Amino acid sequence: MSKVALILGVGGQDGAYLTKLLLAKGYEIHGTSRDDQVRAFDSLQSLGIRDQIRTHSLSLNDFRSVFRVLRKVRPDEIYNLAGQSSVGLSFDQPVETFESIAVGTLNILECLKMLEHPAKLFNAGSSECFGNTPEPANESTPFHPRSPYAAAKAASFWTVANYREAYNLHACSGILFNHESPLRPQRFVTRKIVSTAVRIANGQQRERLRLGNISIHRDWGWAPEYVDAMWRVLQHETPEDFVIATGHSASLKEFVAEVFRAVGLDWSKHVDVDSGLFRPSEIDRSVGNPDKARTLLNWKASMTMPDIATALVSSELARVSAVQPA
Ligand SMILES: C[C@H]1O[C@H](OP(=O)(O)OP(=O)(O)OC[C@H]2O[C@@H](n3cnc4c(=O)[nH]c(N)nc43)[C@H](O)[C@@H]2O)[C@@H](O)[C@@H](O)C1=O
Repeated sequence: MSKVALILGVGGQDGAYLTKLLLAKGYEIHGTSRDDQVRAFDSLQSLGIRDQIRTHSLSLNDFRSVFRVLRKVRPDEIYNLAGQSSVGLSFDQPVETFESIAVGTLNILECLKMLEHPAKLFNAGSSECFGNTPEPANESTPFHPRSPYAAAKAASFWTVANYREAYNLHACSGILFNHESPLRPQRFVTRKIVSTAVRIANGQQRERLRLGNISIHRDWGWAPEYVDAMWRVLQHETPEDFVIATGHSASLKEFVAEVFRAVGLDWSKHVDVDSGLFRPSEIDRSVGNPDKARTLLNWKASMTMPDIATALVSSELARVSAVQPA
């Protein structure tokens, strides 16, 4: 009998790559979105796997809807990838962010307590919880959230840990550092940079790339590798939390330079820094220490920033040439 996985927030970048990975492992996949009749599931479509899963409508803030889907699907493994995922947007929509992430996670945990069918839970945590990391952060580094998103992720992390200890649930968080792919929406900086650079290289010479703070440093990884880490977290015998990172940090300016180099342009001639795009509070430097995942899960990121920039540019060039008439 194949294992059953329930992916909450299946329509996003991570949901699509995780679906692909678990299908290849023989899982039966159920995925949720707020309204599965309305959502186009473009990411699943672009990977050619939309028809291979069953979808359900589920709002994490509505306890009854979570309970109904969990009771119906009876999953062996649940992956919580739902909730508002943009740090920038969380400054404008703090309540929606907090409710979808913190209350949403609490609703899943409460349902797990009540259900007779035992299921393992993976919760998508975030490196945002650490705030600035002068030294690479590991699983015992204290949290210092610097955005409403980070505060909500910290609340969900500690709720998962508490329910694991109090009720003996197999529930874990992966503390995920930034992870990118061609499925990232434009709202995130890597996709914004790559698609603008490709448009400029393809002839839109007058277009300018407007960015906020480009001196920040991030530990950028490759999303398809991070969903493999999520799966490994749940296969580990004991429920534990893991930092998922590359261990390397690069500045946004270096990322921009790498992308423009890949399309044959000098970035400094095409980029404007706009202080209106700066966040009210920012993480200047973010880097993780993935030693625990390497040792206990046998997981290691193989792609770091330069490989990621090049891969994103190749994918965008291919996408654009596929939609342009010959
Ligand atoms: C780990 C964490 O990773 C992601 O959150 P994020 O790091 O905020 O991602 P981002 O791509 O929005 O920003 C990256 C950096 O780039 C700076 N930046 C400059 N100029 C622009 C700009 O124009 N747009 C954006 N979006 N950012 C800009 C911005 O200020 C920030 O310092 C999510 O997956 C999140 O879910 C998550 O958990």
